Amino acid sequence: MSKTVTAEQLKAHTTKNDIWLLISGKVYNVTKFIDEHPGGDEVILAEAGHDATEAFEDVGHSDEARALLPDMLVGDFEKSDTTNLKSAAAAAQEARAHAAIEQGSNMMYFVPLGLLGAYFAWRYYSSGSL
Ligand code: HEM
Repeated sequence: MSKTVTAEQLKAHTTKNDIWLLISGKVYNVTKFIDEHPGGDEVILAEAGHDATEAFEDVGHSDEARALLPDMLVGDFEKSDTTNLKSAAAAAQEARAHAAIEQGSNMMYFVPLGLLGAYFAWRYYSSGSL
C-alpha cells in the first residue's frame, strides 16, 4: 500500500533544500529536481506546501515532464479536498478569472439594454420629425 501524506507533513517540506509538492492528489519530493526544472525554481517554490495541480496543468507540461513524476512520488495525499491548499498565486489567478467572467456577464446585460434604449430614442426622434 502506498504511503499517505498528511497536510502537516506536506507543509513541513517547503524550503529549497527540502521541498514537496502536491499535484493531482499525490505528493512528490522535488528537492533534487528543482535545480533542473526548465521553468526555474521560483515557480516551484511558490507552490511549496500547496496544491500545485492548477499551476502544473496551466503550463501544459509535456508527457516527458509527467514521466518524471513517478520517481519523485512520496505517497497519496490524505484528503481529496484540497481547496484550502491553494497557493496565493493560484487564488489570485482564480480571482482574476472570476472578475473577467463577471465583467463579461455585465456586458451581456448592458449591451441589449443599450440597444433597446437606442431603438426607443430613434423612434422618439423620428416620430417627432414626422
Ligand atoms: C514535479 C513537478 C514538475 C515537473 C516534473 C516539471 C517538469 C517540467 C519540464 C520537463 C519542463 C519542460 C517543458 C515540458 O517538458 O513540458 C517544464 C517547464 C515548465 N514548468 Fe515545470 N515541472 C514541474 C512543476 C512545475 C510547477 C509547479 C510549475 C508552476 C508554475 C511549473 C512551471 C513550468 C513552466 C512555467 C515551464 C515552462 C518553461 C519555459 O518553457 O520557459 N512546473 N517543467
